[in-house]
Amino acid sequence: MGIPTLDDLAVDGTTVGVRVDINSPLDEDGRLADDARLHAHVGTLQELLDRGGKLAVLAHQGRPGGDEFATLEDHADRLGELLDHPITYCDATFSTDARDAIAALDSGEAVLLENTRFYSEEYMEFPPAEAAETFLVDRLTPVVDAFVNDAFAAAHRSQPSIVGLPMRVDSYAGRVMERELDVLSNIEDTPRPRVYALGGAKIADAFDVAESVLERGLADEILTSGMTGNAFLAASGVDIGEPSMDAITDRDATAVEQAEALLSEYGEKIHVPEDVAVERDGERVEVGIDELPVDAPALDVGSDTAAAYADVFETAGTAILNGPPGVFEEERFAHGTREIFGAAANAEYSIVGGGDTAASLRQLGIEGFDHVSTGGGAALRLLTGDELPAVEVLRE
Ligand SMILES: Nc1ncnc2c1ncn2[C@@H]1O[C@H](COP(=O)(O)OP(=O)(O)O)[C@@H](O)[C@H]1O
Ligand SMILES: O=C(OP(=O)(O)O)[C@H](O)COP(=O)(O)O
Repeated sequence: MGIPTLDDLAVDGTTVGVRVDINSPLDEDGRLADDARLHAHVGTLQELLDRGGKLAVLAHQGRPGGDEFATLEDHADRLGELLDHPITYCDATFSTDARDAIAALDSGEAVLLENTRFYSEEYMEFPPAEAAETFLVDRLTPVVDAFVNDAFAAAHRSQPSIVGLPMRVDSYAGRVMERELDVLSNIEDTPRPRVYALGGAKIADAFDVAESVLERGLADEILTSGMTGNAFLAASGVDIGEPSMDAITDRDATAVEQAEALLSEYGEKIHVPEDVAVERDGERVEVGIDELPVDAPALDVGSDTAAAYADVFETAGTAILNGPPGVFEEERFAHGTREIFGAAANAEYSIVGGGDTAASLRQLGIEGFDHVSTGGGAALRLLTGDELPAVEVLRE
């Protein structure tokens, strides 16, 4: 992989700064609504504790001004439960209190420091050399012996705790980071035919992935669904109706032109829905493309499309999923997601990227994937062949 990992770190008795990504959905009371990202880091933290580390754990939650911008007190309790080992919470990140809490650690103990984004520096993006000169990095550098970055889901952010600390402290990839990079950077080694299911609502991101993997010859088939599929349907010359078109152009004014360009260059590899599902009088109603346009937005693929896509996965070597095929949050529109993702789980090898995509699997109880990424934006960056700032710095 070319970057140092925990195998290269002599942990015992040293103080290790560990950046994790436990940024999670919160419920209306501001409590953790999903602890999947906390679960993901248990292996790295447990290993470092077992090997005698004193851990200063850094993380963010939400964005300043956003609904999910919150303290990490609840996260510390939950992490302690998951690890079966108490984690102290400190309501500071790099002040004297924080540094005292770090200095007081014994081997095999951990403190979770406060949300890094309580400090404005941490919500800005800097080149690594500038990130290395921020207050957070300046104040924490003297109190840690090594730095472990396990925050794959934030690896696309060029922020102080991601790219600044590793400029000043010996740094290593944690186990989550190591596994994510191993899987997502080596797609070309996975079995063929390689089938990408691109759905969801981030149409521009789906186009980026489609273009990149088709150009690089990585994709054998692309199954389009969700709002992305609606855009391809429109690009193939079908009048999908104003509500679906408005939803697309609200997100990306040039979506249909971009889909047309992809279809004209790679049409034989791109599958477009053959039916959709809309809501009528509160019910799911399926509509074939010859019955379009309709005066309601298409919120799922229809049963024929779901069955045809499931068939493609029957013989797939690798399934790569990004973006749910329908509005799975509503049971009426979860059919496509259940059928298509359910079939994808049976492919010889299967990879899932995207926060909502992973959430749809948990919600619908679909299991059996080889790799479910903890990252959304970070996974996309790797799927499109880009380098991640966090990883570049670890390489140096
Ligand atoms: N046909 C559709 N119309 C509108 N929204 C859709 C449609 N299909 C899927 N979605 C929505 O897409 C969202 C997830 O898309 P996206 O953010 O691209 O996924 P991810 O977070 O996995 O990258 C879900 O909330 C789902 O309800
Ligand atoms: O949730 C995250 O990314 P994701 O929404 O791409 O999965 C990461 O914690 C990064 O958070 P950010 O997108 O607020 O920088």
